[in-house]
Amino acid sequence: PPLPSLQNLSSAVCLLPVKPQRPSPDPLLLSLQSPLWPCPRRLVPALHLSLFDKCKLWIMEEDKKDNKQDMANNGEATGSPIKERCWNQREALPGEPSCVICGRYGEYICDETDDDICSMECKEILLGRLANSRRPVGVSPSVRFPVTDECFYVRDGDHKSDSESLTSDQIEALRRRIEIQVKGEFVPPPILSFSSCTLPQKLQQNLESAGYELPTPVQMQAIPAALFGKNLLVSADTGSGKTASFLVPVVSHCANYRFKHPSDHKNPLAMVLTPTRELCVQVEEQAKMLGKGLPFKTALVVGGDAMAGQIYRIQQGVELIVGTPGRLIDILTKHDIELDEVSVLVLDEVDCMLQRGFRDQVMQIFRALRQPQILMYSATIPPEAEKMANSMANDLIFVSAGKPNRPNCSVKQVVIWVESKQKKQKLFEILMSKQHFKPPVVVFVSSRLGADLLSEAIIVTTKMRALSIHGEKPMKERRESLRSFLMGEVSVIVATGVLGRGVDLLGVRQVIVFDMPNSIKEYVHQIGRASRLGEEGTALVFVNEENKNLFRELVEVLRSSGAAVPRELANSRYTMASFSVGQRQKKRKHSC
Ligand SMILES: Nc1ncnc2c1ncn2[C@@H]1O[C@H](COP(=O)(O)OP(=O)(O)OP(=O)(O)O)[C@@H](O)[C@H]1O
Repeated sequence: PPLPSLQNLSSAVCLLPVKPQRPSPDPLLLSLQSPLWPCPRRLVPALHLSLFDKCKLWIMEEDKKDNKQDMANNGEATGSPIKERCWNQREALPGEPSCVICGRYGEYICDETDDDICSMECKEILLGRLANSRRPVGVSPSVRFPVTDECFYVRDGDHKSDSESLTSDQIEALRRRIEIQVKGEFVPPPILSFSSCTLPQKLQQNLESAGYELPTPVQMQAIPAALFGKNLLVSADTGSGKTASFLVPVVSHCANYRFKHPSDHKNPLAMVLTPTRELCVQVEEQAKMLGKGLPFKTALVVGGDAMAGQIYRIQQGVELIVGTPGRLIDILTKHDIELDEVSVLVLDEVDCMLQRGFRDQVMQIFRALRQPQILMYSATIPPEAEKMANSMANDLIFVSAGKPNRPNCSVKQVVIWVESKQKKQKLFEILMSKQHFKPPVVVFVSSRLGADLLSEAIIVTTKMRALSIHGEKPMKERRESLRSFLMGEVSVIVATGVLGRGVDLLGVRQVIVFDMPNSIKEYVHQIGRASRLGEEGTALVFVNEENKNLFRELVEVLRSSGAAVPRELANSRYTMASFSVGQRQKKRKHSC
């Protein structure tokens, strides 16, 4: 692109369409692991690194310092210490030597190669490359900058939305780049930084302390839309940051409301409903973390914990209630809880919440509220859920990040054809294999009894510590099991669907689907536990003819993810039959 403004850039982050092909010795690249968004923002002064060639989107931060002042500060004074880090070096002025690695001012000469170099950091990179013979020394790596409309500038301290100045074509281009699709009217543009949406200062600081330096794609679009007061239906990959994309607007709304209406009587202002206790616990924890230091208190309302304590907490005054529908209805029917001020309702895992089983309870709660803003989220949103969601909210905006209803592409799916009788043996082989076992591991089964029996069998056979977790266990035990699993005291946890959805099992990179769940939707959620924020994970999936109902969809999902389809599955008459029916239907459609 025309480069004048590059002179003023102190940093850049890039969204890569793919992971770098090889592990990079360059620490700057280590943060760019995710295929969709960068991990915490890193200063990337080395704009010339050829590995960035494949960048899809660049977000660049304007240098806060004035260049001239920068020069003066750095001083050309002899005897000043050698610059350790590349970003401490200034830009090269016309005619000055430039660093062969990053293009900044080549203040030093590398004693081993005679090349101009800006800092110790670039020297190490240069020598590393030399050692690996990856690149001929002394030749500047090729530079391919993205075209102008792929660069977006983020100005710190500028509280106007960073994308406010973009034309509608640029907004569309930005959405395409971050793989966001929107449906609906008056959708605000995506944000490029949290600082651009005028959040309470404390919330901004809490995000920073949590390491949330840049919004993920779903957050880029959902946060401004929710702050704008829109009703939303959001679909985005498992592990893509959906929780914060509803909690940030919720915390911001509650805190702003309390700042404007300080009163002694603190009725709840927002509600988050989720299908499981584990997920409620996690959402409440994250809400507390984001609302720290703000007028923002939460109440956790789930079965298994004493109801009296939960009611007391609400009566003391809270801004947010996080709960499962069953317990919440229990409380609302037995006690007088003022809900008139609840103006935001979040349905997390909305497809599950609007399914039979939860739907009536959710609707009962919804009807008890006064037309709240409604925010609905899931990694899987089938058409029925979309239809219901539409009927619940006016002017609904649909936001979809990535490919809807598909497994997270960071999870490698390995489907193994195993007859039911051999499944246990196969599992033990995996758990005892140094090559294949990557603890901590979640093993998903379909029944509570199955979970207990299998965890005992694992202990006996492998001598490993294993636990089971399911809906029949007391809440205290479920909490304790999850804690010891997440703390690494136990390497295997055998779970039913209670851990299948939403739960952020940080550190888990391997999931074993021992019993296929009864829908591909649940499968997408279960294997999603193996990857958070684009980290790579593996799902080992046991399949046999008992799962024939899912063959067609499973094969579709595997093919679209580029995963291998076992011969037995590909050749099964259930797969073949369903595909040929599908094809016949298509043909008929065409001939009409
Ligand atoms: N902007 C961000 N920067 C860094 N980390 C983030 C950011 N947003 C979320 N995270 C972290 O990413 C992880 C996954 O987020 P989250 O649990 O919200 O995913 P999700 O989309 O709700 O997944 P699922 O569909 O499985 O529920 C969490 O550990 C969360 O703390």
